[in-house]
Amino acid sequence: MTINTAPAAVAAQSITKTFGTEDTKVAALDDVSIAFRPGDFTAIMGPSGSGKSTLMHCLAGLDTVDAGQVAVSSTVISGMSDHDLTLLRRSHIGFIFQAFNLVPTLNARDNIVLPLDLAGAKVDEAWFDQIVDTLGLTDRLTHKPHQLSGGQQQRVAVARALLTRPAVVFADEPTGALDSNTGAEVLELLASSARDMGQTIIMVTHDPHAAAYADKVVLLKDGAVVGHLDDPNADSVLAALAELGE
Ligand SMILES: Nc1ncnc2c1ncn2[C@@H]1O[C@H](COP(=O)(O)OP(=O)(O)OP(=O)(O)O)[C@@H](O)[C@H]1O
Repeated sequence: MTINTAPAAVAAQSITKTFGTEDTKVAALDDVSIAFRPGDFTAIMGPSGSGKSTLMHCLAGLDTVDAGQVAVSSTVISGMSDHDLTLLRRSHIGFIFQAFNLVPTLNARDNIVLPLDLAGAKVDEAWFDQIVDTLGLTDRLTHKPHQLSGGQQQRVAVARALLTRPAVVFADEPTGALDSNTGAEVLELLASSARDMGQTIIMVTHDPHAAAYADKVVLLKDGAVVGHLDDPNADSVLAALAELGE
């Protein structure tokens, strides 16, 4: 089977993921089809256990699907070897996690360029300078993570995710460990990287205020896509979640 992913940065077709066996069986994803267009900033929301993390992991090739297909930049990743998946993730996908995931012994610059170093690729210094300047990190590049605030550490993680110009950035509760002002700054940066740099962003969040920064919200329940919101605001997101029984 092939899927037409031409306009999509990331697409899933009829993906299914089940955990457990027999009586402990849970359908974490139940026939999910979804496409994310280049430059869209999408928030994935839904009740606890609705499948948000599983969907993100399957879309990013961090977990395999039982059935269906996932494509990143028109490349079908379902069925790829671990080696090929690693290479594709390095070149096409950026990650931002709640816990920042910086290497403690490396300074900010070395953390930011790490994916390119691992890939043996050259740093585009002009792009590096632009990102670092936009993120306000220029005078922090020689600092190690423990010498940076939480917000600065997350900005380093955002810079690292953007530097490879990935087809898509996955953000998993990126503001979960930040105070609300710093969180708002990071969300504004994500929104502007979609708006001004055409970066595709897929963010999992529980926070309606965080989701309001996105262009759209995808609602999951019981492993299925049950709704969408365009131009969300915190009130419309809260109302939609309430309807899902959150
Ligand atoms: N490794 C696993 N083994 C067994 N069951 C799992 C595993 N990972 C997820 N599940 C189950 O799959 C379902 C979806 O889980 P998932 O973590 O994707 O939901 P979620 O929407 O991200 O939840 P939360 O908001 O609580 O983080 C849940 O019922 C969960 O218990």
